[in-house]
Amino acid sequence: MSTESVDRYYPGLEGVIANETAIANVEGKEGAGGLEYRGYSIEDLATGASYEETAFLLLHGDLPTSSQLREFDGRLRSSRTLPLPLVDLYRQIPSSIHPMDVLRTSVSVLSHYDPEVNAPPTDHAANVRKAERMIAQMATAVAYRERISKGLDLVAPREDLDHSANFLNMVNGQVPSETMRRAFDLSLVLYTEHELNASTFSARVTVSTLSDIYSGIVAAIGTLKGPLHGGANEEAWKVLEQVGSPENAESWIQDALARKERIMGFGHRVYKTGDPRARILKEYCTRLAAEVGDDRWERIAEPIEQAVTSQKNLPPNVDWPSARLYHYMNLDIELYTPIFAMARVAGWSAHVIEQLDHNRLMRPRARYIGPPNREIKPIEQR
Ligand SMILES: CC(=O)SCCNC(=O)CCNC(=O)[C@H](O)C(C)(C)COP(=O)(O)OP(=O)(O)OC[C@H]1O[C@@H](n2cnc3c(N)ncnc32)[C@H](O)[C@@H]1OP(=O)(O)O
Ligand SMILES: O=C([O-])CC(=O)C(=O)O
Repeated sequence: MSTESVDRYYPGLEGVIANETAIANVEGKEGAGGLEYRGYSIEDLATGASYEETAFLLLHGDLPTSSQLREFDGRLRSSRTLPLPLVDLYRQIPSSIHPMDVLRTSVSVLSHYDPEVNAPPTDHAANVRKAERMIAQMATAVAYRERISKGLDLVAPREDLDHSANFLNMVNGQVPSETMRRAFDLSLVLYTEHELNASTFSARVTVSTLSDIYSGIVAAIGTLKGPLHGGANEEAWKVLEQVGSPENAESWIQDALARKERIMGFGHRVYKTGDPRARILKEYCTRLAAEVGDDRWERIAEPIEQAVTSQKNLPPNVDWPSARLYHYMNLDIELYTPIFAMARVAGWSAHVIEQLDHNRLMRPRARYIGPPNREIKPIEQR
């Protein structure tokens, strides 16, 4: 055993290169902090690719041709229904349980009904098919549970709608405007992949034991839920709500900074000069605020953004604007993180498949800092 491995310790694994990947690059040009999926810049994908095309890119390695896209999209559209026992389960689970917890359970239940449940965990082609089914079914799972917990009738998936329009229709019972559909789709494109973030890492660790893809995704959902990671989009909305009015924003943020509070939706482990996804989404927030005819939340967000960026040198991350974007779509605040998960499942799956294609067990070391060489005293002397 090498002693060097325990001498070098990186709290939070900051800066540690834990694996190689061909899926995403967060280094950007000359290490300046940018984002690419399989070599395509996020700015180009944001304007030139749908969520379906981006998910295909992540899972299959390149952007689809038109016939590949037609087939892929057809597979997604025809896989949207849920097994009935899962829908029945939603009627049993108390409506107070957070949708992110229910989504974690849902993916576990979906695994039992997958037609290839017994395929070997390293079967690449079966894993891609399972990933496609999860992309399609997780959207329905989030929407169905939302409607059931609110006592509303279910809105069945519609095969004539794309992934984003169908999801918004299943949740809101209304086909979205083209501006809303486009903005939602863009948010899924931006959320779908981000190199070795905590949830992706946890999925890769899970399958590195040769466990199955569903177990990897369940682990990832549990990891995404925390407010330092995906759960931050829900927390970012709570900040805006607490501030309440544009007039209150400046004094609220100065007080919070003086109390050394962590402002959710700001800061990032990798991006120190700004998250490129936040810049893109902010523009769409402005457009949607205009469409709904209410710019109050933009006017609350702006002074907070200015203060945290200039005084703490912490620019907003993707979760800061996405909270407003989803609010403009009339989506319940507790759906923000499940939506992140239903987008990220394509990226998680690509990583799980990459891990299983070139697997080595992930097993780092810990530096022991407890007491040494203790002797067991008889129980009456302890
Ligand atoms: C999709 C995503 O997952 S993006 C991230 C979403 N998470 C959030 O928005 C939660 C808020 N942000 C944070 O907590 C952090 O910026 C993280 C966890 C995202 C990254 O943190 P790291 O780079 O590891 O920094 P770490 O948590 O060690 O903090 C370093 C210092 O910056 C401060 N800091 C970091 N983020 C923030 C913040 N959002 N607000 C105020 N202070 C902050 C910390 O308090 C700490 O200060 P200290 O040294 O005086 O104790
Ligand atoms: O990369 C990270 O640490 C978190 C993040 O932005 C993401 O997962 O999208």
